[in-house]
Amino acid sequence: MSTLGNSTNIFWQECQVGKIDRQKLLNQKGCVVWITGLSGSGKSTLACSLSKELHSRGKLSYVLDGDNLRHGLNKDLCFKPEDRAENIRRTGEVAKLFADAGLICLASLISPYRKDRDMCRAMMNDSNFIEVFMNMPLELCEERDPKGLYKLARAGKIKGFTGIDDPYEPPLNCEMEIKQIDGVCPAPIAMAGQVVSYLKGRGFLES
Ligand SMILES: Nc1ncnc2c1ncn2[C@@H]1O[C@H](COP(=O)(O)OS(=O)(=O)O)[C@@H](OP(=O)(O)O)[C@H]1O
Ligand SMILES: Nc1ncnc2c1ncn2[C@@H]1O[C@H](COP(=O)(O)OP(=O)(O)O)[C@@H](O)[C@H]1O
Repeated sequence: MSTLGNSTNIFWQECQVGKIDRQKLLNQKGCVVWITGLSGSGKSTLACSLSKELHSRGKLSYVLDGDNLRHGLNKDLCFKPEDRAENIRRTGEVAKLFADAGLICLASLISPYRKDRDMCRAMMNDSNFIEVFMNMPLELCEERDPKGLYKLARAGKIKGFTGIDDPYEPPLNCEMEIKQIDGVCPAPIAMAGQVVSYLKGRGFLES
């Protein structure tokens, strides 16, 4: 994919200190952990728990949460498909910068459309993009409904709500899937533990 946009006569500026140098400093490898799933599936819970686990191991991470980004960077966007696509594109670009800075970037967004997630993956080195699917049943998410949004969507007071009257397209080839075991959702610390083990196994927790 071309990285050229609408600007002309622009040149890439290299610096003497690069990603490898920053990674050495931090003793870790920059990457993006992209957490996708329905509203209420536990994306933010996993991101926060994972950030805490990494912090306790001396690893630098940063959470980009969909809800939070919509208070600033993405405050001009709503939930129509083209706005969701732009939301994911911008967040992907920011996540890519954080990974280039050497951080373990934890992006937690519904990111319901496969093509938008795949576009993010294509933006960066494929091996630095770890897609984690919160594979929780809609019934569980709806039962949790911490913000009361499913109730409003069922009552027709919110239109285009993911899982109700807007689609969620599950990943076909993600790196990790977090799901219930015997009908029980793993505790936040256990979910985070699964991702930490994965990152460790892939060598991201050393430079
Ligand atoms: N129509 C509709 N559909 C889905 N979600 C909605 C909608 N309207 C508001 N919300 C709230 O917005 C949060 C999702 O924002 P995201 O930026 O992650 O969404 S997306 O990736 O652009 O689809 C989402 O937060 P989470 O519950 O944390 O997922 C909701 O609280
Ligand atoms: N592993 C879990 N075990 C029990 N409750 C959870 C777990 N993960 C999330 N929850 C609860 O489910 C609700 C939705 O979680 P949240 O992280 O806000 O989801 P999302 O970010 O996907 O909308 C919250 O009330 C949270 O405390």
